[in-house]
Amino acid sequence: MTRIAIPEDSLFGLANLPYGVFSAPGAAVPRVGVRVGESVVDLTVLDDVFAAPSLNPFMEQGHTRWVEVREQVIELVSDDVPDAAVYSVDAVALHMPFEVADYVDFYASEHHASNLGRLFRPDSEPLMPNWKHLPVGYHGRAGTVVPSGTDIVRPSGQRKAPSDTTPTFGPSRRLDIEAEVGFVVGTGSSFGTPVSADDFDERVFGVVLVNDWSARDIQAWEYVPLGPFLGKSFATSVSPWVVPLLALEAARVATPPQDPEPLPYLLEKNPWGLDLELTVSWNGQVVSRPPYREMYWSPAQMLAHMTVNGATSRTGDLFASGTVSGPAKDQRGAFIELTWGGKEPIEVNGQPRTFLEDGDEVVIGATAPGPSGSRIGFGEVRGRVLPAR
Ligand SMILES: O=C(O)/C=C/C(=O)CC(=O)CC(=O)O
Ligand SMILES: [Ca+2]
Ligand SMILES: [Mg+2]
Repeated sequence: MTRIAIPEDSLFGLANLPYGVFSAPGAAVPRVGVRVGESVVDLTVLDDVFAAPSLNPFMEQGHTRWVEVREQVIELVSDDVPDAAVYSVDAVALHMPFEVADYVDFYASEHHASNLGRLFRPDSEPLMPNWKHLPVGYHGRAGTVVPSGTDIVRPSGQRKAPSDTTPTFGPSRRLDIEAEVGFVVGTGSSFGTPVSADDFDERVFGVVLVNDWSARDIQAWEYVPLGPFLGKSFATSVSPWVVPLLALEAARVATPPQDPEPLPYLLEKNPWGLDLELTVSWNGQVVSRPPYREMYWSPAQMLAHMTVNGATSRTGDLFASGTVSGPAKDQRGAFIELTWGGKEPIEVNGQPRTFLEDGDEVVIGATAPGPSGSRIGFGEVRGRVLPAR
């Protein structure tokens, strides 16, 4: 038996307990585990539902079961655990933690939306007239959501700069990141039935970090009038640990005031956002610290909006917040904003940089307040750019 040592200042203490899918050295079949300190505990010792390469079967069991299992996990890891169920986090491989059903990406940061409006549509108002009335979003590509650590091959496509007379085909020259927060639907809703904003806690299992890789040149040419397509669908990376919503009680904060007041289906009894502090590292240097608490549209408003027309939500649906950008320059969650369309390079390890070069690595991390002054870690979402094929 093993007693798991949890360092006092651990971001993965008993208040966190994020779930992931791992495989042990030599083991062929991935399964669900929980992270505690620097260890991963194999949860098949609790329930066979964890003998699966995804969290979906467990998430399907519903909110009451999530609460029960969280209590059982706390008991399990506070006592001696069978040796065979404990691994060092450095010794296991981490996989995609859930099977993505549908993937939706919102645009919930007023700072980001205003900056991108100025950059993409310099002759119009920065915010479109709909922006403060509904959480703008688009359907992404579930099949190309990949786990942290997956290499990102530079996409090729049609590019046309405003100065070009015709488009050309080739590798993106303006490859970018978007630092986002993703919400994982645990229990779905039936066809035709909207989910109320107040039912968020019942439905949403947990939170991951997202990097919505974006080829700005492909995007700028293709997106009118139907929105992002190939400029974003080549890859979206997510962090390996799903932090349960149940661990984020102390991280809840009021959302920024909304004016005009949104329509009734977007109102919550107790509106809440999350006080996550993100960090964006570019080749090992922190270049930005986006604050999630600044986001205009709340997680519950996004869920209510994406189902208000009766569209089904399903176990494993991932909806991302959109780029998290704060008001300050060093709080911007995309390089197109940080470098103002590539016109104001920033210094990374002594070099002036704008968009991503082959070999670059980006790591997005986050922490949030936990109970009694502790902090909750989200781990990280990491990706390296490989040359175009
Ligand atoms: O304003 C636009 O045309 C485009 C915006 C984006 O690329 C942002 C997007 O994917 C949503 C987000 O991450 O906020
Ligand atoms: Ca995005
Ligand atoms: Mg993407």
